[in-house]
Amino acid sequence: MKRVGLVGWRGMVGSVLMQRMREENDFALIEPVFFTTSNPGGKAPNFGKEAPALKDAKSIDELKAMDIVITCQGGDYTSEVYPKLRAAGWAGHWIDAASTLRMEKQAVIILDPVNMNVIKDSLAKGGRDWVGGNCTVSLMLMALGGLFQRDLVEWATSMTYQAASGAGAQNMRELLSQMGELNRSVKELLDDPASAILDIDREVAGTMRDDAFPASNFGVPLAGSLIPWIDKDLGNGQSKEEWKGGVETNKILGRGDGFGTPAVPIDGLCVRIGAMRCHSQALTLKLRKDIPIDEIEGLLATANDWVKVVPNQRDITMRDLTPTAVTGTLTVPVGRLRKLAMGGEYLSAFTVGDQLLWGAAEPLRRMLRVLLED
Ligand SMILES: NC(=O)C1=CN([C@@H]2O[C@H](COP(=O)(O)OP(=O)(O)OC[C@H]3O[C@@H](n4cnc5c(N)ncnc54)[C@H](OP(=O)(O)O)[C@@H]3O)[C@@H](O)[C@H]2O)C=CC1
Ligand SMILES: N[C@@H](CC(=O)OP(=O)(O)O)C(=O)O
Repeated sequence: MKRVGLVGWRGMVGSVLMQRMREENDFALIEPVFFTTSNPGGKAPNFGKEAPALKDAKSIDELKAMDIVITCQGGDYTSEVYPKLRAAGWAGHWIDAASTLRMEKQAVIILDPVNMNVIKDSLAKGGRDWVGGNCTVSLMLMALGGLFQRDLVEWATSMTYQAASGAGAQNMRELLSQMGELNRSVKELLDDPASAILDIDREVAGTMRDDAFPASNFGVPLAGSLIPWIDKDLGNGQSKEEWKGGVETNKILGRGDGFGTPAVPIDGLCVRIGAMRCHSQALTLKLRKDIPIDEIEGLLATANDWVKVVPNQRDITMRDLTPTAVTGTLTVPVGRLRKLAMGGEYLSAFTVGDQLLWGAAEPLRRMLRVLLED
């Protein structure tokens, strides 16, 4: 039985990973060893299987004893530990949620329902570094893989509506604090049916602009507002999140630099909105040919077991194509599919996905399964 080191298991992404591993009975197939950066020697969690006391996640000797390491600890941890572990001669498999290694030549961005061929190809060549993709990218490909995998997309833009969870657990809490604060500031006016809506609105705007409004994590209000910038400023007008959309999508698909197939241009704007843990995105796709819409729906619906095509009708769209409907599930709905006024090759699409499941944890546990079955 393979010894699997689990790092970052109590964080937000790690907790979702543990939950999914438990649901899928993954622990029955491995010998789990839990690591920590804060509590070495502490009692290990029990996810249906006994494990030894917590090991020091910075100990190269302890990590070296693992066949596989899965980490959701974060990019700083990866930057510090991964090079030392490899330098110490460790030849095990490293499965990582952080972005640090994604664009390294030897690393594969894992999303097996979309790129099992790329994964298997790398495995056959001795690949050992497996990195989960950016959440927005993975969710877009889970939804639209049916078109990308058949090379039917000439270019695409993605305009995103990203949830608070992508910024971290503290940000989710802050979003709710902001919502509560806004409600509190107008509670009396709201309770009075005779109050004027513009008085309520003025009060809310004043609360949001007040220095005392809780915004230390986001830096600005998100509740009642939005933030049209995610991640670093690359200095060329593009945010790092937007850059990832292009480079990571192509790497997952096995296109662009080093693959011998031209990259598909993908770009857009990434925006943070007040959803909890589902990222949504509106896409415009230029197809390589004018394909009938029912054919497109068929290609999308049959691409994997989790994508669900939502008919482009009002009631079902409002019910099924929202963060409320999707949160906590592995279903990735895609809808608003229609040909745009620009011509028969221009397709619109809207998709929603849970950024902690397919966007973070699920590709990691599925990669573990791929390795265990190899
Ligand atoms: N957040 C997201 O949406 C996504 C994140 N990722 C990547 O996953 C990595 C981890 O992200 P995330 O899960 O959000 O990080 P968290 O901050 O939730 O957890 C990271 C680590 O913080 C330590 N920690 C300290 N205090 C607490 C606490 N009160 N509760 C839980 N853990 C605590 C734990 O380490 P210890 O047990 O050693 O003390 C934990 O493993 C990042 O690299 C990120 O890029 C990837 C995709 C999406
Ligand atoms: N940047 C993403 C979350 C994330 O962690 O992305 P990455 O894994 O690429 O660092 C967001 O804010 O929604």
